[in-house]
Amino acid sequence: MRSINGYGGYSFFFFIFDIHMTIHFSLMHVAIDQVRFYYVRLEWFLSQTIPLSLWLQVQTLYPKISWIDRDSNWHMAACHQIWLCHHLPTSIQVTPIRQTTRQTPNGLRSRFRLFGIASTPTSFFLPQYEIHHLTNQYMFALNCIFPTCFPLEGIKQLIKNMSRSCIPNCIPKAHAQVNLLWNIQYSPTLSGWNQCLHQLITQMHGRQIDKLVIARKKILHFQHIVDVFDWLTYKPNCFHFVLIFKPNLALICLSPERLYLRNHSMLMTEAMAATRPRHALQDARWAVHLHSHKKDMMEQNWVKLDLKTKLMCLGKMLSCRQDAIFQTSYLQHLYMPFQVELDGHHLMDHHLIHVIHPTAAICGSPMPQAYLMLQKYERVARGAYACPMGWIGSHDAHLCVSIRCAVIDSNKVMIYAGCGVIAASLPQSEWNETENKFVY
Ligand SMILES: C=C(O[C@@H]1C=C(C(=O)O)C=C[C@H]1O)C(=O)O
Repeated sequence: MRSINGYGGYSFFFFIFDIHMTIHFSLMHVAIDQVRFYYVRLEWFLSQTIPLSLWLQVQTLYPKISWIDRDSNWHMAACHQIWLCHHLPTSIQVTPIRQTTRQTPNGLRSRFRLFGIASTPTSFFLPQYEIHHLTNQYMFALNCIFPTCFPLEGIKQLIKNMSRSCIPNCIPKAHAQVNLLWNIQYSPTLSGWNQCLHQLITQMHGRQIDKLVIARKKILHFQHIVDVFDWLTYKPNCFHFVLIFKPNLALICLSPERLYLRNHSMLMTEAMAATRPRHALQDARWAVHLHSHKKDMMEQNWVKLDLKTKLMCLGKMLSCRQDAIFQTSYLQHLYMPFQVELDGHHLMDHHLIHVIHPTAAICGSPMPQAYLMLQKYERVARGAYACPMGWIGSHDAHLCVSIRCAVIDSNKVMIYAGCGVIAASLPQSEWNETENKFVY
């Protein structure tokens, strides 16, 4: 939770008119499936520190999005969509036409990226205004698209109008109001969960299925409308993804799990499973448990097996190391990274997502049976939980899996988490494990 009271917003106004700025310009031709357009991107580095969440908070154009990369901590906040796709694009081609040369300090690179979530419904969009932060660099970017030609006058006008359209009101709303938590509901309830898991575990002893990842939901009812920005916290070693669809409706996610990172034909992904808490004095002991307990190793083995089988069909496995321990600030898991060189005909992200997702880490094993069992045993509609989310470009993409997510809808917050169940599982321990995963 952060306090923004007393923050003056005028600095935002001035940074836009920074007279020392050099604007980097690129013009590209873009073809997404059958749709073609010209794409102009203007970028400039900012000479002062910009709190990105605060910038996002004061914007009035929707949707708003924020993404913090788990490994590099690159942070991008953006608002307003100028192009929207309700399916995963089957082809994205970007051809540069003209661009000014520039140095790119600290890897803040100019790229065409669609941000979004592959859920029901899928939505990937091109934002109009973006702010990027990496180490000590801040960059602002303006995206524009034109259907047929490149109107120079139109671009000039856009730059002129930018302060008005992008920074309409920079003073964040003060909200001193206390928001009382009225009620907490669980879906399913503890007794419903125990009953369901007992039945499932009995089936597992009959060897109908090896592992099933079951989710549950906690619903918090507040007295007043919940402010999304009060719920944004930073946790190391997590992907932070926020998608604000409209005022009072948002999806927030703090996920440790990468679906994949692709750069041309190089793909990196990972198997993650089994969970132990973090504890100042017992961290090492819990980590040893993860490596030595049969139940944990089995949970992770099903995930590795599923992933390896899928990856072998996509290309050549370059590396897969030993299981390591992956730690967030509150939990630790078994983790194994994989690197694959994709065959030339497997380079499209819609295809890769369909092959890799859902993994056994969020569904179960073997896959078709697990998928069917979920319909029978899972008592909660997953919605946007456990979906691929992140960004897709023309030759690169980075997607995480939206576990540990929450949907904020007016005065309700619905938090989702799941756990892998195998024949040796105990319903109460699985309940406790998911309780620890409700990180908000
Ligand atoms: C499904 C979730 O997490 C996954 C399941 C885990 C488990 O079964 O222990 C651990 C990490 C994730 O791969 C979740 O957090 O909702």
